[in-house]
Amino acid sequence: MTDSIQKYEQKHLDGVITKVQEAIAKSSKDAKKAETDSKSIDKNFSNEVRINTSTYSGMMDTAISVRQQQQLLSERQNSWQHASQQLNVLKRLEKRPYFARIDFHEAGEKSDETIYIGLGSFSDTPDHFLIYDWRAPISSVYYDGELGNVSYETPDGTQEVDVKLKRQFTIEDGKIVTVFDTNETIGDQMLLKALGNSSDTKMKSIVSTIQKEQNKIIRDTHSDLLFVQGAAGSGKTAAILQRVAYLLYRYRGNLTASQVIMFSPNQIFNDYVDQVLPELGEHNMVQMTYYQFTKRRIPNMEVETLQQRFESRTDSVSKKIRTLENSLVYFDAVTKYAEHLGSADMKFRNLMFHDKPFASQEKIQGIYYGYNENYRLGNRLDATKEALLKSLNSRIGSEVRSKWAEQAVQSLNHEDLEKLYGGEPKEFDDSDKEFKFLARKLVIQALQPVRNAIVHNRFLNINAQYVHFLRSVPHLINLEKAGLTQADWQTYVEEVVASLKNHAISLNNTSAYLYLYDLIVGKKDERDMRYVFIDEIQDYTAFQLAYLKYNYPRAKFTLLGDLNQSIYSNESTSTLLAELSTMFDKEKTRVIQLEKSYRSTQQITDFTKEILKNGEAIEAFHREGDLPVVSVKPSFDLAVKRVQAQMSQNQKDGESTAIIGKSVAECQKITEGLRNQGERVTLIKTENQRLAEGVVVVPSYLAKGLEFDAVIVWDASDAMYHDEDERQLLYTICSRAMHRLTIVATEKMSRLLDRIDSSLYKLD
Ligand SMILES: Nc1ncnc2c1ncn2[C@@H]1O[C@H](COP(=O)(O)OP(=O)(O)OP(=O)(O)O)[C@@H](O)[C@H]1O
Repeated sequence: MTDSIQKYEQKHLDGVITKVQEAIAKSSKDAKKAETDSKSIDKNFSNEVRINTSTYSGMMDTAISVRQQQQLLSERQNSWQHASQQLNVLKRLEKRPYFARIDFHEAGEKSDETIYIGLGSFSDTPDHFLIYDWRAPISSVYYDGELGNVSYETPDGTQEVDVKLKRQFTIEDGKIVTVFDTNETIGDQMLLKALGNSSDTKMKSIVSTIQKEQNKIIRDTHSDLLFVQGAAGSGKTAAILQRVAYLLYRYRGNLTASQVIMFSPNQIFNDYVDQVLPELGEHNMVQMTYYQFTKRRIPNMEVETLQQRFESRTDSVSKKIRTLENSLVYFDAVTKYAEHLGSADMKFRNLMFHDKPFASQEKIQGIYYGYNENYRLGNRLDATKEALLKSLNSRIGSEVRSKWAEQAVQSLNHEDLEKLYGGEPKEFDDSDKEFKFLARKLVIQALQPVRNAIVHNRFLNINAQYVHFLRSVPHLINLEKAGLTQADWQTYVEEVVASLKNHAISLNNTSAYLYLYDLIVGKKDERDMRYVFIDEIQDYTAFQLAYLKYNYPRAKFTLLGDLNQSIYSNESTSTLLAELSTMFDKEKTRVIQLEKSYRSTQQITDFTKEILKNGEAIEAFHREGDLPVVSVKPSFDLAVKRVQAQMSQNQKDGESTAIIGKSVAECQKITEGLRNQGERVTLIKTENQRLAEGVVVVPSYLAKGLEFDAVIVWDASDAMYHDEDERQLLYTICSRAMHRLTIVATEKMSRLLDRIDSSLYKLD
């Protein structure tokens, strides 16, 4: 780029920065003023507010005056919040106001227009924008097209412009470091630079280098289901985080971050991505794992953890049972079973009072089925509760006259009496009235647990109901079609019953259990949630997705995944896509395929995609690095030494290292081996840990979605990986590496690597 352009742009930049600084000065003043104002309102509160409670109109005056002060205070606080938010954006812009410029000509306009694009918009006068937000409609042109005619979407429809120039900047602390013009979508040069950076414990935003395909994902507003299938490292996660920021901008005022929820594979991942939105000036959305989503609703049960799910090796019958439970057929069976409960088979518990049934199961059943068949389950339950509460209220009178109440009143001591009177001395006409007052209070207290049990549905016997559902499955589903016999199923049901007794439940059963419960109580679903994002969709089952859809009926779904990265090899994902397509309206479904992989060097991507049998579609981004190294050592000790040598090499080269093992047990072995040699490493055993600086040892299922400068695959021996269905797991592990990949094995290399051409790696 010529010096004159650089000079010209630096001058322009200086001008913009001066204006931003002026705005900062003004905004700081505004923020200070709003802050002092609200403080002084607070201080003057007692002086200003006239407290007069002697007359009715005096009380009204006081209330109005308090209300006025409160209103003033909240207005000031709002303007203070607004001013300090504004200030934050401006401070960010001061360092790096923008990253791109486009010149274009809009049909019907006399002259060309030039705009600069940055993290937020900035104008010096109301209609004069010096910087456009990257999410503004026109900014799309920068990401979408080459030079020439390009169209872009606005809330009013499609517009077309003739793009004449696209210029990119790297700006650091107010100085232009590089500037170049490009006629490609986003020049490779800038992307190369971004991708060459080291990994971090926190993911970063990608707004200056969003790719065309990713831009489609980010700006989609039409689809009810947006399904993104993308290779490892193709930027699925990056794209959806920018998508959340985009949606919050596009629907500002109508959409808040609390109406957006993201389901992520594990807690470490949540932690990894939690800086992206704040970096973009937005609040984080709600983030949860599926485990957390279910676990919070059944705190008394041990729900199967990620580790248990990953490590459960199953025989062929259990595999078939899992496949069945994961399916939509099973989801429909729960729905059908619940419909049947409208006419029979609801299981209740006695509601007990003083060791006797206040309402027996039979009585409750009578009430429940006393309503006509048009009642839906939820309404039936509500009506039953109402009837039970009514009968509870009418019970108060008879209990007041009971022997136990009389005795209870007589044995009240002074302190108890004080409590019952609520601290205020009471005058009674006669002792009979006083007795009745006290007895009534005592009876209401004594009946409170029954009232709570009614209000909280404790008269439902949900465990027995669930087991009854399981026993009914052979009538609801053709087991033979699932390759199962009645006896297989019965044995399985007995296992579930035994584990429920121990308060333990598998993740599959948890979903069905909760869905059944929701259908029975007519759960008020979370209608407020507008966007649901699910990352690593291949690790979900069709049942879970259907259940999430049932929970968020008004939300639009964005699902991201890579069918090549299904790590739960005991579960089949092949049918997931087919089942998914039946859940959403085809007209409102959009599928986007991302084939280019940005995370890893060309050498690493070329190697890892060969692990898969159908990996041809994955395209490497041209970023050069070393060939992956495969190192097979004859013993554990020598293999540990090899890992050690690699760790110190990586450290010398400034590459942060993750050692990824298959399971926690493998990770423990290598950690111990290394510690015995005096190495310091952090072992990540559970998803509640945080990623630490330095070398980390991580089991495969917790490394999902993450990336590291250098990865050492621990023990890729044949003994460890030999089943065909473990290819995807090995692929997932290897594809975590950005710049360097070392595969260490003991005795014999895994046969899953046999098919890789020897020119794609180095043996040592
Ligand atoms: N347009 C882009 N500009 C700069 N960096 C990008 C871009 N797209 C992706 N990346 C980077 O590539 C890496 C991989 O992206 P990301 O983690 O989003 O991929 P993914 O598809 O979710 O991968 P996986 O399925 O393996 O978890 C990240 O470091 C991300 O910042």
